[in-house]
Amino acid sequence: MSDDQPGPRTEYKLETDSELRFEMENGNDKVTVTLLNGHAELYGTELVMKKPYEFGVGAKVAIFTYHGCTIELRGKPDVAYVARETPMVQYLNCNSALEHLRTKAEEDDVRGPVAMVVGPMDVGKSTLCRIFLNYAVRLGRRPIYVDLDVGQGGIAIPGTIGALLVERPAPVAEGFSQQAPLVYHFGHTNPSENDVFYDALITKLAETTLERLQANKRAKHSGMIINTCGWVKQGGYHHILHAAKEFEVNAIFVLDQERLYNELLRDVASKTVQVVYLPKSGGVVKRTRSQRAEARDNRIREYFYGSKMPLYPHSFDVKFSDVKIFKVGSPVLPDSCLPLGMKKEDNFTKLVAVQPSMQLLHHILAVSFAESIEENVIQSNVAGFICVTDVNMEKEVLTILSPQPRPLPQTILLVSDLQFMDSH
Ligand SMILES: Nc1ncnc2c1ncn2[C@@H]1O[C@H](COP(=O)(O)OP(=O)(O)OP(=O)(O)O)[C@@H](O)[C@H]1O
Repeated sequence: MSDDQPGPRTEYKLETDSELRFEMENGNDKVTVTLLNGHAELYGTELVMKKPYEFGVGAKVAIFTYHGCTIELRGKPDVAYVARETPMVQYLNCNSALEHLRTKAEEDDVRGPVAMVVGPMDVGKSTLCRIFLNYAVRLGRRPIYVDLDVGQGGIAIPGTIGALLVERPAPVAEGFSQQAPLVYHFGHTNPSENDVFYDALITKLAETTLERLQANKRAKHSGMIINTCGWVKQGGYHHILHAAKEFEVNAIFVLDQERLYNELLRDVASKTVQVVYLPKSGGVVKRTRSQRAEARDNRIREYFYGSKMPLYPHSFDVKFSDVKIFKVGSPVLPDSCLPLGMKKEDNFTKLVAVQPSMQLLHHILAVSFAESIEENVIQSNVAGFICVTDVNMEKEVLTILSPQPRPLPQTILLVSDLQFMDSH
């Protein structure tokens, strides 16, 4: 029990199909939650009876129960209340439909459902993906999670897209285990910064993950859950259509926007693609621009320093001459200035050499798996990320922060727009 935990203690008795929501906005406060009786889950992960779970600043949490429970909350969250209106039963029904398709896929030994979650910003897309994935693994499935949201970078860091085989439910206070994810560098937090490159990465990620599904029987029958960006108009809508086509999706769950739902019914729905409208949960909280920026920063800090389990990154020098630094995309030239045979779009996916300079300071660099520039560097996945913490132009060395000790595993580095101030 949590008697040794500081802070006021409140007990909540939850009825069938209700949830306890709380938010932690300020300071270094911590809240501890303990399930005292009944059954409860956090975004699809079951809580263990009598085990205290700790949540820190920034947490926005909903503990849901299908059959009723008692929860003890220790500490002072900014808000805490019980909500009886939640869309969880609808989400559960959608999961049952996916499970039905998985069983059918297993019987026929074909690919299981590829489901995509779409909707505007702050409607709970990532949370719904997490719920679907947790329910799937609790039923013994091994789905692939694909995250196309470059704004948050749920699988690696912001500015990337990636995929991950999910083998166990996400721990209550963290995301899914990050072992060997497949990650591609985009370098911006908004697809509109380079639509052509973003589409090219979606195509590549779809090709690779669909291949991987075929290689692993359990994953093949389990299918995929795809999270998307909150940009759903104009170019954003085009990217949704592109992803639906490339990943050969069978189901699209549209959260909270009838307009988007109707557009997808018109443009994508068919015998093989179901489009389903779902309401958002009243608990999903809108984030301000600065909260989003802070969340991004935290995500990068976590990459280098860990969250629950502290990580100890390394700092070392790299000679300018030992690495080749590039960015993707060059300024667009008018048609008349393009070399013969080159299309305007090619500029967006062109590899442009970057000379080391002070401008690299604090930037994140992706370490590409490509061994030479003869390879398709822009569509190669990445081994990891480093951050430039110092540039010495005289000695011609970069000081970098790296999750691994020297030497760097590869020498081709791709510059990201993202910056990180290492204040440790
Ligand atoms: N039922 C709920 N009660 C309380 N908080 C919730 C609930 N569902 C989700 N949240 C919280 O709301 C926040 C936003 O949810 P989420 O990240 O899933 O939205 P999103 O649509 O994926 O956002 P984005 O626009 O960044 O893609 C998260 O911090 C999440 O923990």
